[in-house]
Parts: sequence; C-alpha cells; structure tokens
Amino acid sequence: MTHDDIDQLQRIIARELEVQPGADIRDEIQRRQAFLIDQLHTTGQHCLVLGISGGVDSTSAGLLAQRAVEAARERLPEARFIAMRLPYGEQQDDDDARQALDAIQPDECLTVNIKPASDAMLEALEQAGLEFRDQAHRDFVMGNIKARQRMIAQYAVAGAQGGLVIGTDQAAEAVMGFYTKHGDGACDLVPLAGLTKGQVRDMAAQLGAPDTLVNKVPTADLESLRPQLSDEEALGVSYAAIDRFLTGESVAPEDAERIIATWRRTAHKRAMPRTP
Ligand SMILES: Nc1ncnc2c1ncn2[C@@H]1O[C@H](COP(=O)(O)OP(=O)(O)OC[C@H]2O[C@@H]([n+]3cccc(C(=O)O)c3)[C@H](O)[C@@H]2O)[C@@H](O)[C@H]1O
Ligand SMILES: Nc1ncnc2c1ncn2[C@@H]1O[C@H](COP(=O)(O)OP(=O)(O)OP(=O)(O)O)[C@@H](O)[C@H]1O
Ligand SMILES: [Mg+2]
Repeated sequence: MTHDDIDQLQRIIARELEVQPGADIRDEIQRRQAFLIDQLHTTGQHCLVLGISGGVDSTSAGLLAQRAVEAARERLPEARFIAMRLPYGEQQDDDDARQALDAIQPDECLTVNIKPASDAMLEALEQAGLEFRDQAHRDFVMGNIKARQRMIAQYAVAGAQGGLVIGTDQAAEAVMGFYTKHGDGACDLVPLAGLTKGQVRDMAAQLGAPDTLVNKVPTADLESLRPQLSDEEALGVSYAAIDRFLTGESVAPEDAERIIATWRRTAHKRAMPRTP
C-alpha cells in the first residue's frame, strides 16, 4: 500500500466514522448531553440504561447519562438513569466499577451476576454436542456469550422500565470492529460515536472522573484464560496509533495496514445484515 493510498483511506474512514479531531470537548459534552435529552423527549421512553464496568468508556457515558437525565427532569420528571453492574462472578477490577459509580452517582444501580446464565448457556451447547477447536477457542466463544448476556440484562431492564440502552462504541473501537456483534454492539443510542479514545478520556476527565479511571488500561475482560487482557495486546496495535490514524496524523505503515485490514474485515459489524 502506498503512502497516498493510506492517506486517502485515513480520510475516508475518518469521514465514515464522523471523527472530529479539533473538537472542543466541552462543546462535545453539551452536544451529546443535548442529544440524550432530546432522545428522552422524543421517543416516549424515560430511562437511560447502561452497564458500568469500571472502564473509561462506560464511566464517560455514565457521567453523560446522569447529567442528561438531571437536565431532562425539568420537562420530564420521571427521567432517570439506571446503571447496571454486570460482573461475571467476582470482578477483578471491582474497585474501579465502584469508583465509577461513586463519580456518576446514578439515580439507580442494579447488580446482576451474568455468570449463572452464561455458564448455563455454554453447558447446554456442549450437552447438545457443540465442540471447540481447543480450550482457547472455547474461552473466546464464551467471551462473546458473556457480552451477549450483558446485552440481555440491559434490554430486560429497558423493557421493564421504559428505557433506552446506551452503547459505549466510539471511533477507535468502531474502526477495529472491536465489540461483540449484538452483544455490547447492540444498543439504542451511541453518545460517544465519533470520539477517539483520547477524546473519551478527555471527556471523562472534564466530567469529573477520577484520574485512575481516566488513564485506565482498556480491557474487554471477556476471556477467563486471559483475565484483564489489554485491548492493545488483543488488537496488536496501540490506541495512540489508532487515534493518530483517525485524526489524519502519520502512523507507522505496519500499524496503518493492520488498522485498514481490520476495518475492512469488520465492515459487516457496522452495517445492517445483508439481504439477497
Ligand atoms: N464478512 C462477514 N459478513 C457477515 N458476517 C460476518 C462476516 N465475517 C464474520 N461474520 C460473522 O460475525 C460473527 C462474529 O462476530 P462476533 O460474534 O462479534 O465475534 P468476533 O468478532 O469474532 O469476536 C468479538 C471480538 O470483539 C472483542 N470484544 C468483544 C466485546 C467487547 C469488547 C470490548 O472492547 O469491551 C471487545 C472480543 O475480544 C473479540 O476479539 C459470526 O457470526 C461471523 O460469521
Ligand atoms: N463487568 C461489566 N459490568 C457492566 N458492564 C460491562 C462490564 N463489562 C463490559 N460492560 C459493558 O460493555 C461495554 C463495552 O466494554 P468496553 O471494555 O469496551 O468498555 P469500558 O470497559 O467501559 O472501557 P474500556 O474499553 O476502556 O475498557 C462497557 O462500556 C459496559 O457498558
Ligand atoms: Mg472494559
């Protein structure tokens, strides 16, 4: 791939994902908060629902959601934010999730352990005869089951309470398709859309998140055999490089080629299912 090819694709991808490199983060907070308030007013739903993991994405989105419902209550008194803790058994970074909730102060917090449901699904599949290549493959597939159990829990709460499910997808995850299709990728609203990972961190800091969470190493934490595996290790490229790619800065050619190949391979995740 030539330098010009990479340059052109950087521009195409940034436009597709609506990246805004120079955006003022305070303006972005206002704009995204106004978006959430508007959705509450126009959809007939009155709650926002979001899983809080202790990672920076859900901390940022949770802080935004709580601010939005507080402002929405002027015209919609029943507006509220329901945060959900969704551990798979014991969560190793439990303290981070608690710190996130301390900062967010959500109207309500529900804790649902997704372990029994996730384990029961894997066991039922294996009893039906499903086999895996090896233990690592089994563990990877189970990771996606966990992400989808979290989706089920959040949609059950949304269904019961008149809620809209918030997703935490942002441009750095979107370009890499780094989420579970119909798992954490399933949601009603995407308030962090278009932000680089750095902008998500800036937003969390601006909204009052503690430094430990603002600077926390991102992890999907889905694999039991590799607990707390960092996203960067899983992706094989750093968020700094992904952010530079998205903002049109120069990136090592091998990083650019990996990002472009992953963006192409995961196009199906950013589109509606194909039809005949
Ligand atoms: N070209 C194509 N057109 C249409 N569908 C296509 C396809 N290629 C694969 N597929 C289908 O897509 C499905 C696989 O997608 P999916 O189930 O998502 O699975 P997959 O992309 O294999 O795995 C999810 C990845 O996202 C990561 N993740 C998940 C959740 C959260 C986070 C996080 O950062 O917190 C990260 C996770 O660690 C893992 O690396 C399969 O059904 C496959 O056949
Ligand atoms: N243990 C958990 N409890 C509650 N929600 C979770 C948990 N793990 C994942 N989620 C949900 O899935 C989303 C996707 O996870 P992801 O790891 O991308 O985001 P994060 O943990 O908020 O931030 P980071 O990407 O920096 O780790 C989270 O934002 C959160 O809404
Ligand atoms: Mg995480």
